[in-house]
Amino acid sequence: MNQSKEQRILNFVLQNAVRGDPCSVMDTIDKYCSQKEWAMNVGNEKGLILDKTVEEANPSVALELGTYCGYSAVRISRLLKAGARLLTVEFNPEFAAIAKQMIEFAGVQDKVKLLEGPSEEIIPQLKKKYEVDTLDFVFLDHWKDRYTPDTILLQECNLLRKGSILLADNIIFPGAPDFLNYVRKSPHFKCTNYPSHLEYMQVEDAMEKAVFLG
Ligand SMILES: O=C(NCCCCCn1ccc2cnccc21)c1cc(-c2ccc(F)cc2)cc(O)c1O
Ligand SMILES: [Mg+2]
Repeated sequence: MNQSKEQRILNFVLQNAVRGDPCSVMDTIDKYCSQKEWAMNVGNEKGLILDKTVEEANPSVALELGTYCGYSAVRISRLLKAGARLLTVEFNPEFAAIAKQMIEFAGVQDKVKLLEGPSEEIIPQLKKKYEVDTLDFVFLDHWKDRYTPDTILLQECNLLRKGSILLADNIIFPGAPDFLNYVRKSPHFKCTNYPSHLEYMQVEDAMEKAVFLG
């Protein structure tokens, strides 16, 4: 059975990155995906916007929707303070298995909990099953047509508090037009746009930050 691209990315990391060094894992993934095979990791350019937003939020509890190979889970969790945690949701079991190994190799497994399943099932379980009170930071990087319904679901489940920071990837490419409309029109969010480029490409993309106002 020939390997998947995601397995090739993981193998390249296992053979070339430094175990226990998150930056080395991120750099190695970026190297592979810019030189050998494109993949939908947030990448280093948008990754710097992600870093700044995580540092601004300084979250005790963070949620990521769309784990993929674990690149942004490693990126986010390396910045978390002692005792803080990242819950990351992945729908695809193959991707989840890759991400689990990536997260462990990077040495951030104690800060990260990988949840397998669709966001619309997992979000309503966060309070009771995963002992979440409210979320300080949410990174949206899953199905682009789920950004809006899941933002609404987070509010309905009382998972946001005044100052919770949402950051959404791919606002331009592949695009999340209904999400942009929703948060920019809503009186409950203060939005900021961060122009950037699609990972590993010279194609325009952007991230949108939406701070919940309560
Ligand atoms: O589609 C993207 N990501 C989502 C992947 C699927 C998520 C599935 N999933 C995961 C958790 C989860 C929970 N609940 C429900 C579903 C869930 C994506 C695509 C591109 C892209 C693709 C082609 C191209 F030509 C240019 C750009 C670039 C990106 O940065 C992306 O993020
Ligand atoms: Mg993305």
